Amino acid sequence: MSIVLSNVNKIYQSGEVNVHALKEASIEIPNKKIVAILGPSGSGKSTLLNVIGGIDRHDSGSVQVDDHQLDKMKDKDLTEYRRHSLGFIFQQYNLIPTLTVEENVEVGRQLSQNPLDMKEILEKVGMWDKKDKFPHQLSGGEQQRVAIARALIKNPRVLLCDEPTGALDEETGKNILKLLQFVNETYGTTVCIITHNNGIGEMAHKVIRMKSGEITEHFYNEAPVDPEKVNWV
Ligand SMILES: Nc1ncnc2c1ncn2[C@@H]1O[C@H](COP(=O)(O)OP(=O)(O)OP(=O)(O)O)[C@@H](O)[C@H]1O
Repeated sequence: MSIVLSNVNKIYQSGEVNVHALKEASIEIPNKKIVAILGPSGSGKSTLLNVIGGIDRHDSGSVQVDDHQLDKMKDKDLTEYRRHSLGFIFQQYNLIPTLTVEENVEVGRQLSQNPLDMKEILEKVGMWDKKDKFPHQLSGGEQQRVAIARALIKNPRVLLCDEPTGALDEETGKNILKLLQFVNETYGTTVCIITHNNGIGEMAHKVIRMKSGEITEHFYNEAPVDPEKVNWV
């Protein structure tokens, strides 16, 4: 699934002040690639992800997803798009504390018309042995693996990841990046990672840099490195 933004603007009204969170943003998220969106705090990364993810509506410009234009979609169609085409991963894993690993992933499975197999997914993320544990019995890295499994079991075309390693130490964070790379290679899922960590750009196929709501740079990486070799910052 390729996503193309053309001259996208998003303005938040915050009291008397208008915050221009996206300014004429034009960019392509290529199909089946890993894309890193980098930029300082407040540069508009989450806004970009929310617009792509159909969570927030932009004010002008167009967002084309394959043959569909998001700005022309009705709310119901946008919900379908979010539910069936996308998987979301956040810094805070957002697992349900009273459900086991398997039950948390089942929540994702229930949302999909075309889910993948529970055992296959839990094995792929290395959590099959812990399927009956509760979130509080797991490390941060393990909880993020469960969150990835929950997103992945829906068989999404795109994984949208907002600071997926933000709460993890370097070693655990790199293992999560490896898992995201494995998902991209195994399922052909487009993976979009937004992060403050510039090093993560080194493993991506494409890097997008943002500043003050603008896309200031974008380029393809000729030789993406193994996540283990990323310069962690
Ligand atoms: N719902 C909102 N209402 C008002 N202003 C908002 C809202 N969401 C974001 N903003 C503002 O829009 C700008 C871009 O925010 P955004 O969260 O997209 O940046 P970011 O690059 O993701 O930052 P961070 O890395 O800190 O998460 C900021 O100035 C922010 O304060």
